[in-house]
Amino acid sequence: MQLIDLKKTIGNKSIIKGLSFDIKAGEVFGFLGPNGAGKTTTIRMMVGLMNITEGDVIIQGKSIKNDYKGAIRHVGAIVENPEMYPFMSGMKNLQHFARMMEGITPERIQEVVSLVGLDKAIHEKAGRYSLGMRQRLGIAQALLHRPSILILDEPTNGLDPSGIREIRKYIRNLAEQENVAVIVSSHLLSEIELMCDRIGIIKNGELIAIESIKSIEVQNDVKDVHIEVHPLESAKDFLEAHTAHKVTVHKKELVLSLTKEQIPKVLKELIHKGMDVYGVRVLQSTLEDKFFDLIGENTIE
Ligand SMILES: Nc1ncnc2c1ncn2[C@@H]1O[C@H](COP(=O)(O)OP(=O)(O)OP(=O)(O)O)[C@@H](O)[C@H]1O
Repeated sequence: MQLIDLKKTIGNKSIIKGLSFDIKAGEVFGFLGPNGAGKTTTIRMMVGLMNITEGDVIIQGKSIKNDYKGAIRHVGAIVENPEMYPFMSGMKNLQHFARMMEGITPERIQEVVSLVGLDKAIHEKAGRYSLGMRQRLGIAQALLHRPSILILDEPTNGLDPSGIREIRKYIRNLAEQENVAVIVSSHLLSEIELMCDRIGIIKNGELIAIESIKSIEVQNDVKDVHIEVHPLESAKDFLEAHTAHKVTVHKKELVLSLTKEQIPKVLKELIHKGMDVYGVRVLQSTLEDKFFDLIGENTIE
């Protein structure tokens, strides 16, 4: 799937300002941004629920604008809450949806049930399912026609931590087993970081970064190091004059961003210069910090 300079204007308000990125088979792509950033609008355009103002979405070589049918048959999506009949069992719900499509065999239904881990509960009424189970039934339904792309808008919304863990497990499974490209949107990094291979961060209708989780982890190797040293100001002046590190003072401690390898070097320099080092604290820099840095806010809710 490819987004090419996708834009949406409503009235005279530019909501999506030209998004371009690719999503590959077998990867889980996180579409992350604060509320109102434009995730749902983008997803609605991606699945043809909303007209595209400018640009295009290409799915398996087909344009959603010019060949809607050809493009959309490769897509499975849950954009709004999946529609379920609470008085029917999970299985009956799936059979019902399967009848509306062509060529879905009972074997395929069984296969999607196993893919989302609902084998045991599939003959119970859907109305008795937990929210997480309902989400998984929705995913099973979206997978029936073997889409190559699965789009899930806020799949972790409202789930408790164990529900999030389960969804994560099944989403990763199906990316790997079915080689599906999965797009999950979220406004909370912590809820999707463990299930995604890459994360695209959107703010005010613009893509401000695409990070592979590995590269975020590598950058995370730089940590804030707090050093309690005497005399403080001379230590700061000395480090600024003799090293390339930016040094600040916080609560009577020096604060530097250092990699693990740099920590003993800096300490040796200070001790060699005759400074007294009383303590060193290393603060973990989290993915969350990175996200805040990128979107330029301290709070995203
Ligand atoms: N029909 C509309 N008319 C005018 N503005 C709209 C319309 N639909 C959405 N918007 C605006 O577009 C922006 C993006 O909304 P969108 O729902 O896509 O954001 P989102 O990232 O999905 O946020 P959320 O997580 O809250 O759903 C918001 O500022 C919203 O107010």
